[in-house]
Amino acid sequence: MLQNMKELYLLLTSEQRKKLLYLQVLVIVMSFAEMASVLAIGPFMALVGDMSQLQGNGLPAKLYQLSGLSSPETFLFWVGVGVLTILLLAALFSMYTVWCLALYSTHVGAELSSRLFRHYMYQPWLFHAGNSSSHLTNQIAQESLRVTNYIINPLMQMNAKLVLVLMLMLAMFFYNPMVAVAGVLLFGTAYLLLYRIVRRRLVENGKRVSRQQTLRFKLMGEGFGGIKDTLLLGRQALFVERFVDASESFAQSHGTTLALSQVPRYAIEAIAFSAVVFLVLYLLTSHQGSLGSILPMLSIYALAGFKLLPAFQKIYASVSSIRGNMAAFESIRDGMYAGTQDYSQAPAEKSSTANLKRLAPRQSITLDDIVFAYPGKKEPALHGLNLTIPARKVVGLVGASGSGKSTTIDVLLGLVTPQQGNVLIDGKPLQEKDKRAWQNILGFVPQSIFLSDASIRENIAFGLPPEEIDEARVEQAASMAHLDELLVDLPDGLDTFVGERGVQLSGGQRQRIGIARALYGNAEVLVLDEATSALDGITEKLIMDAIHDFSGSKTIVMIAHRLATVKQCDKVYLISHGKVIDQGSYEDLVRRNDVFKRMAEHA
Ligand SMILES: Nc1ncnc2c1ncn2[C@@H]1O[C@H](COP(=O)(O)OP(=O)(O)OP(=O)(O)O)[C@@H](O)[C@H]1O
Repeated sequence: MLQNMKELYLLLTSEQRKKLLYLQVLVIVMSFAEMASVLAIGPFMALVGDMSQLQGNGLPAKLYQLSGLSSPETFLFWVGVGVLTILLLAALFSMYTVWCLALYSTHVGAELSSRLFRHYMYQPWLFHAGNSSSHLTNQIAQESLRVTNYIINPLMQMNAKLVLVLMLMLAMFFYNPMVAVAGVLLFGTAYLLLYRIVRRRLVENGKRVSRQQTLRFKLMGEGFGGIKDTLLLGRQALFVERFVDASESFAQSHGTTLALSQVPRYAIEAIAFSAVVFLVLYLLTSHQGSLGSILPMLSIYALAGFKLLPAFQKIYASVSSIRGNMAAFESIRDGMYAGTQDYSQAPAEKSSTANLKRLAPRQSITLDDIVFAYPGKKEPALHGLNLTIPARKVVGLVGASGSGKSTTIDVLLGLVTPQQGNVLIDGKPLQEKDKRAWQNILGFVPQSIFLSDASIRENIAFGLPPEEIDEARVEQAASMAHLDELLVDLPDGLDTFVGERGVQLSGGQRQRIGIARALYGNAEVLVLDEATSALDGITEKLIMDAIHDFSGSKTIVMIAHRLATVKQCDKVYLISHGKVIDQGSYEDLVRRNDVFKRMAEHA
């Protein structure tokens, strides 16, 4: 656990560490203040118990004379006011410190989850292809919240209480070593024993909570994500049943961890009461039964106990909570570490601004001897793929399902880095540092277009905050993607909301928004992956005509299953088993390539 604590500390930014130091000072001052409030009650009670101390040569008598007050009662009154002021100031200072501690931990928690989100957002495509979004969402939303609420926050509180306990015990030790040692032994051992008993259970619970939370998010993601299939297949009950089971198991583990950290308090309170009884008996015997002389001591012990017991309890509860939720920290630790590095590397540029660097091809884009295998797969998806896309021409990629067309496009888009071979822009290999500039000139229309639950306008200018959207460009892109007729029919036009994932639109409409999105960024290379598959014949022809209108001004690469789509292409590449097996115009290929001819016949 200590190792994990160290790692957590190392995750803090230097700013956060400085703040932690400041808080540490606050905590120490707060402990002094609380201790002063405990100790101040003693002399006051001693005076109340024995007013004769104000006569003679003792310190109280001297102070009384110095004060010049008329009667011992008035002096007692002002001593009382003084003690109350100390108590009040200590309370105010504690409030301020606790306030700062609470805010510190939530801010650190928020920053850690932002770091995690940033880290995931900057991961390459392959990372996302191998990690479900529900898992990542769970890590950011739930696991980092657990780290905040059940590790960082308890840690801060425990830290404060540890200092307080240490100070108070030290003060008690000077006051009466035997009582102090007996107190530490009694309560320290009781809590330590308790902790040893529940420790393993806490760890197991923590792991189970992580597992069940992941499962709950997965079920929600699948259930809502595939709601059409769920409804048609009547699988709601199965989803709900599994969700209920996971929730029950989660509740059981999480609840047990909470209970294990809180319940022992009552047992300890019983021990504390017995200890008080023994203490009174002990003090009475050692002071020959004189209540007056033990009253100040008893008040100090009572107030010290009043502060110490909850502090002990808080320390125990914090350790249990940290132990019980360490699994959450372990599951996001690596991402947060990596996120710290992304921090320094995160590009300052915002992709929304107009003056982005652009790397546009003047003559050609070439995929040169590309070899690429997906992680964990023996057989490469592309082996030795060569193709050249002349600038400002329309090029089609065709081939059987699984032949490697989408992978080729991913290499072209710079989403995956081939193990061998290069992407050449005008004959020059595309460097890692130029990737952003290259991607800035690309417009991509994927097979299934992701639409967010926002207006058509925001979906066309995807990811841009509303105030940065260029209206003229949206309208131009919408018009080029033949969205005009749809917009005319909608009372709210571009302001129409499309529903989550665009459920309120037809497949063809979604795809036209996808095309408009690709055109909004003033793409010079348009890449379309089966982009017209969901369009009716007439709309498809309109869009294909629009796309071919760009011929001569934009470079267009399109994947097509239906060969009709590539009829007008300047060049068609036939891909099979990760290689280009033939190339030429549509007519050339129909004439000389049997595979292509068969595909054309079945189109
Ligand atoms: N993320 C991935 N992880 C592992 N293997 C993958 C991944 N994506 C694709 N593949 C594999 O790579 C090979 C090529 O797939 P690719 O998607 O490029 O083919 P495609 O020609 O675009 O197929 P389709 O026309 O059906 O979309 C296939 O064998 C596929 O199983």
